[in-house]
Amino acid sequence: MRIVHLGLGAFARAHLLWYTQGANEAGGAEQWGVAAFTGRSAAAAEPLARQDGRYTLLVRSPEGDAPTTIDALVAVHDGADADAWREYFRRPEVGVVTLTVTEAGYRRTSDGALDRHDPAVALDVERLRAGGDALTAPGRLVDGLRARREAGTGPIAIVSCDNLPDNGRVTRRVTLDLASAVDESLARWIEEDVAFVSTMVDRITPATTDADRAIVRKLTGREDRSPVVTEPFSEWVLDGEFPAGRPRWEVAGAQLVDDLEPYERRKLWLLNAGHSLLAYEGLARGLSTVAEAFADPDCRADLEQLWSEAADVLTLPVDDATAALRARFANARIEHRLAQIAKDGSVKLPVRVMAVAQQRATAGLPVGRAAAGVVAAWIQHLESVDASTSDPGAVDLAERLRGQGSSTRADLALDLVAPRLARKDVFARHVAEQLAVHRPAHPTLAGARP
Ligand SMILES: NC(=O)c1ccc[n+]([C@@H]2O[C@H](COP(=O)([O-])OP(=O)(O)OC[C@H]3O[C@@H](n4cnc5c(N)ncnc54)[C@H](O)[C@@H]3O)[C@@H](O)[C@H]2O)c1
Ligand SMILES: O=P(O)(O)OC[C@@H](O)[C@@H](O)[C@H](O)[C@H](O)CO
Repeated sequence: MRIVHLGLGAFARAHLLWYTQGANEAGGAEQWGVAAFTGRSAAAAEPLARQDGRYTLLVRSPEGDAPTTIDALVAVHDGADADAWREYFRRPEVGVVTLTVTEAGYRRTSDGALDRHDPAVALDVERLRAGGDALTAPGRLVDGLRARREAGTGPIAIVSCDNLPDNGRVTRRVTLDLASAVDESLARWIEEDVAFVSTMVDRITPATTDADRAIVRKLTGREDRSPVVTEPFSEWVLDGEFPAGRPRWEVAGAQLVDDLEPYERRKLWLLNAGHSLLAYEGLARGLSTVAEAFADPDCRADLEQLWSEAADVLTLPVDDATAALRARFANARIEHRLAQIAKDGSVKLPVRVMAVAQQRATAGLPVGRAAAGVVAAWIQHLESVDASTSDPGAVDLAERLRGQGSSTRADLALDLVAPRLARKDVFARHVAEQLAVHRPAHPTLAGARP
């Protein structure tokens, strides 16, 4: 066991574990096992632990399903098991810590610092100062790294696999901010001895359904309570140092690069921005999945326009990527729920959509109308759901939107997702125009304002 993972969701099992298994299969004596901890609840750990971590990965193409057994997951823990967490960090053979804790899991403010006003963060500072257990992902990293430093077992690499630009730098910043609040000397050790690796991750992996479990039973003849369904496409691009070694993920197709930014921009600005557009515009039309929204002519036209706005400011070629995305989004056998993608828009839109608008403004291009359409659709979505569960970062915004007209709603929303956007006034006008024009067709949005 040489990798510790935090956030045992579907994606880590379709991506990190799949690449690690591929490296192990080609690696001879060099084997890397993963010990994974759930992010928030024990629920995901229990069924997997009962299967000794072994599960079926079902690769779903338009033509059919191909099952593979993944056995690189060698230990599964409830995330609350802080003793086990610290114990792994103390081991010299553990060289890599990976994370999939969602964008919101990094607990940062819009300028990238750790959000010290977040009650869970404040509690972590108190608990860690008193030697207690941490609640948040940054808190757990600080706790684990403190155990490693005290054990004297040397440098280690932290690898974020969440959809955030320069996610290694993001992870480093929140970890150091929290460590400094707990113990300055620990923060200095982290600065010196801990490597933070940035990665671009890509593989569309929806939440597993009961129907998927039944298909796995039929295909394999085995009862698997934790299978994962994913698409055939997969990409992983990494940039950073691994002072205590790493699996040879490149033999399974990963790329090690010196400049990650062009890759992550292309992926976030085409795929993830496209997903967010389809989620908000598709849900407003009463649609449920990415494939359904992609088949809707209006959503499709807006998506193509969004891609064209992004392409103007991307440096890598986009034609192959958009061609692949058209096929990936059209794969109706992958039932990727729009409601899942729509969550936490306040944290996702800045990096997926607003970053493109900013880049266009910087390049002297008109800020995007399709991007403004996504923001308008997000505002209307927020007005139709319970923000406390679907987008905790936007609860305050959702309250302030009530009773306001289009221009004020546009301004309020942009204050949250793009406070420093160049030519924000022009963008806000586009958002307000679309809020005024588009009335959501779906009945659950009947209460939304014109
Ligand atoms: N599913 C995909 O297609 C996909 C593709 C690329 C990247 N990702 C990245 O992986 C993340 C997880 O996706 P998933 O499909 O595994 O989702 P999931 O719902 O299956 O799992 C989410 C995981 O994150 C943990 N988590 C959630 N909120 C947290 C928080 N505030 N603090 C700590 N842990 C938290 C959960 O406990 C769980 O382990 C995404 O948010 C994204 O950043 C997902
Ligand atoms: O997983 P999230 O919540 O960050 O975003 C939802 C999707 O856009 C995302 O999961 C994509 O499917 C994924 O990034 C594809 O690689």
